[in-house]
Amino acid sequence: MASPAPEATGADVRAVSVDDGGLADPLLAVGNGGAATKQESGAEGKYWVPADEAERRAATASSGEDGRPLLFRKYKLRAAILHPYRALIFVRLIAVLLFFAWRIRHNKSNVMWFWTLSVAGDAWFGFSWLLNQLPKFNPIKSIPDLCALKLHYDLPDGTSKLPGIDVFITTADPINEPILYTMNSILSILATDYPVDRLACYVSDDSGALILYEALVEVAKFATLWVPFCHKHCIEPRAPESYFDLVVPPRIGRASEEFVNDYKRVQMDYDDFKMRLNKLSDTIHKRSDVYNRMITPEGDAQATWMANGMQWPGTWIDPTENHRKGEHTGIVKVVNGSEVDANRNPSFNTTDVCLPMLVYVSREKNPNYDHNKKAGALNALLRVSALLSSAQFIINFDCDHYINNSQALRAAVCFMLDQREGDNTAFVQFPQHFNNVDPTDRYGNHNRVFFDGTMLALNGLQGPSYLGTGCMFRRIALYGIDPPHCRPGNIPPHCRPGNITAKYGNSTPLIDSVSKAIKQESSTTPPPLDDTFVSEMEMVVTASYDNGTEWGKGVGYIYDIATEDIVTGFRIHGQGWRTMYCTMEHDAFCGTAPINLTERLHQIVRWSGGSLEMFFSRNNPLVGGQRLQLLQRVSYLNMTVYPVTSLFILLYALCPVMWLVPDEIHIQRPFTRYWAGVTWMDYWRNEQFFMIGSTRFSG
Ligand SMILES: O=c1ccn([C@@H]2O[C@H](COP(=O)(O)OP(=O)(O)O[C@H]3O[C@H](CO)[C@@H](O)[C@H](O)[C@H]3O)[C@@H](O)[C@H]2O)c(=O)[nH]1
Ligand SMILES: [Mn+2]
Repeated sequence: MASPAPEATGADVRAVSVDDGGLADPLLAVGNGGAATKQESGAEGKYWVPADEAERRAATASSGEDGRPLLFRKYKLRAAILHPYRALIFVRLIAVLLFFAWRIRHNKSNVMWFWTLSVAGDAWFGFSWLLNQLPKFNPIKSIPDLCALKLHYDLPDGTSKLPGIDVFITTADPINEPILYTMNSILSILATDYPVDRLACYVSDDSGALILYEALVEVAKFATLWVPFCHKHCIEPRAPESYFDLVVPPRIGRASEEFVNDYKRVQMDYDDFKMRLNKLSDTIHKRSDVYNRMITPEGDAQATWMANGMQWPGTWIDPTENHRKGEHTGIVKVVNGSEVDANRNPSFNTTDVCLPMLVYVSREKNPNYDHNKKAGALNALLRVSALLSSAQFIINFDCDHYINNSQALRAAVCFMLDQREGDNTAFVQFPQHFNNVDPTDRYGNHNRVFFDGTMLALNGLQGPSYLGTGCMFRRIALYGIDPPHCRPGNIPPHCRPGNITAKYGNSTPLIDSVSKAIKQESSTTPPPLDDTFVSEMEMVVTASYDNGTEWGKGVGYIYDIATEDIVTGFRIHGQGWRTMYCTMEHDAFCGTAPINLTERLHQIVRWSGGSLEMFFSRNNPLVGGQRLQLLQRVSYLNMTVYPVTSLFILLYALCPVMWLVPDEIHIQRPFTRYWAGVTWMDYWRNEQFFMIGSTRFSG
C-alpha cells in the first residue's frame, strides 16, 4: 500500500516503487516492488481462477491475429464456490415462492387492507432480492497487464505509442470544495506516469472565480518542481498533501543523500505553494482595490482584476450584472505548456522536459438557461477538449478525487487497447475509495458490497455502470456512436453535415473534430491559440450551445436527472457497448466522502431521487436500452427501483405490534402532542432516529 517504506530499499525513501520490479509480475495491477506484495495479493487468491486460458492460447497460436497483444487477464470464481452459490440462490428462490403460496392461501384476516399491504411488502422484498441476485450469476475479475502494455507501447528510444488521454476535473465552489484538494488532484494528474505529450488536464470551474484560475497558475509553477521529483524518485501517491502526510521525513543515513536533498527542497517549495494559495484571496482583493481606485479615486468601481491588469470576465468579488455567480461569460484559458525551468533545480533537468497541457474552463452562465450541473460542465469540457487535443480517451474526476496510483491511467488503457473486446469497450470504471472515512466506516461510505460485489458481478455481464468519477471513456462512445460490433461491416458511420450539425451543434471546428474522431480515432495537435480559435472555444461553452442539439440526450453526459452517471452508463450500454471494471492492488484513485450523517443522508436521498427519476423517464430499464443484455437490464432495473423498498420498510416499522394483538392494528397515538406541545415533525425525527440508533447499537 501507500505506506512509507523508509527501510525498504535502504537507498531510497519512497512510498511505492512502480517502475520496474512490480511490473515484472503482470498479475499485479501495480507492483509494490517486492515479493511481500505478491504473496499477500496475487490476483488469483483463494477464490479466483484464470478464466481466459483458451483465449490466451489461441492468441499465442495466431501470434496475436491483428498484431495487438492481450493486455488484461480474466479470472472467474472457483467452481467449488460458484456452483454451491448458484444452488443456494435457487434453493432460496424456491423457499421464497413456497412462502408466498402459503401467505396467499392463508388470507383470512379481519384487517384485509393491512393483509394486502403486508403481502405486497413481502412480495416486494422477494422481488428486489431476486433483482439483486440474478445479475450476480457470474462474477469476473479483470486485471490489467501493465507489463505487456509497457512492452508493446513504450518504445526503446524513450518515446511511446500510447494513445492520448484528456483528464476532466469538475469544481463548483471554491469554498465548499477546498482549493487545496482540487490543486492536489490536479498535481496528481500532471505527475502521473503517462507521456506528457499524450496527456491534457481540463478543469471546469462552475463558480467562475478568479481565485481558481490563479490557483491553477500557481499549480503550473509548482508542478515544474513536483512532476520531475515524482518521476525521478517514483513517488506515490503523487498528490503532495497525501504524500507528505504519509511519508516519514527521510533521515540522513537511511536514504540516499540525493533523495533527502530533493525531498527537503520540494517539501519547502510545497509549503510556500500552500502559503501562496492561502494568500490568493487577499492578493486578488488588494490588487482589485488598487485598479478600481485608478478608475475612480473613491474606489467605488467593483471589478475584479487579473494579475495582467485586465478585468476578470468571470464572477466578481462584488457581484454586478454579468459578473455574478450564475451569470457570467464563458472563459477558456490554456494555463501552461510551460517548460521545466532547469535552473530552478539543476538535479531535475534530466528527467522531464515539459508538463501536460493544463486548461481552465468556466462555461457561460446565464439565468435564462438550465446549466445541467455536473453533466453540463462535463459536456462543455468534452467540446473544448475536442477542439484542443481531442484525445481518444477521456477520464473524469470530481475535484475531491486524486490519482493515488500513478499507473492507473495505463491500467485503464490496457482494457481499451486489448485485442479481444478492446474496440467495443466504451468505458473502464474503477472502484471508489475514500481516505477521510473513520475506520469503522460508520455511514457505509466505502460501500464495499456495491464496489466489490455488485460491480464485479456486472463485469461478468455487459460491464459495470458508470459511477460518476474515476472512469475512463472512449471519446466516440460519448459522441453517441455505435460500437464496432453493431456497425454493419464494422465501418465508421458516415457523417452527413446536415445531420451532424443537428446532433453536435453548429461549431464547424467541433464538427470537424468529431468526424475525425469517428473516422480515425486520432488525437489532434492543438492549433495556434489565436483570437479566432479562443473565441471558437468560448463559443462551444456558451449557455445556449446545447439548445436544439443532442447534447445531454444521445450525446455526452445525460441531462435532467440528479444522477447523470447511471443514466449516461445506461445510454452507452443500451447502444451495445461493453464496459470493464478495473480493480488494482494499490487503489487507483482516492477521494473524500461526506463524513457527517446529515450530508451522507442528503447524498443518499439525492441518489434515490435520481434513481426514481430514471425509472419514470424514457431511460426506464424496462423499455429503454435496445441492446442491453437481459441480466444487465435486470441490474439497471434494480438500480432504479431500489428506493421503493423504503416505503415497505416504513410500513413495517409503523406497525410493530400488529402480530401481538390478533386481528387488530394498534398504532400508539402520540398523546404527548397535546400536553407537551410536541409537533408531528418532532415525532417523525424522534422515531427516525430511534431506528438509526437501534441498529447502530449492535455494531
Ligand atoms: O453544478 C455543478 C454541480 C456539481 N459539480 C461537480 O460535480 C462533482 C460531484 O458533485 P458532489 O456534490 O460532490 O456530489 P457527490 O454526491 O459527492 O457525487 C457523487 O454522486 C454524483 C451523482 O450521482 C456523481 O456525479 C459523482 O461523481 C459522485 O461522486 C463535484 O466535483 C462538483 O464540483 C459541477 O461541476 N457543477
Ligand atoms: Mn463529492
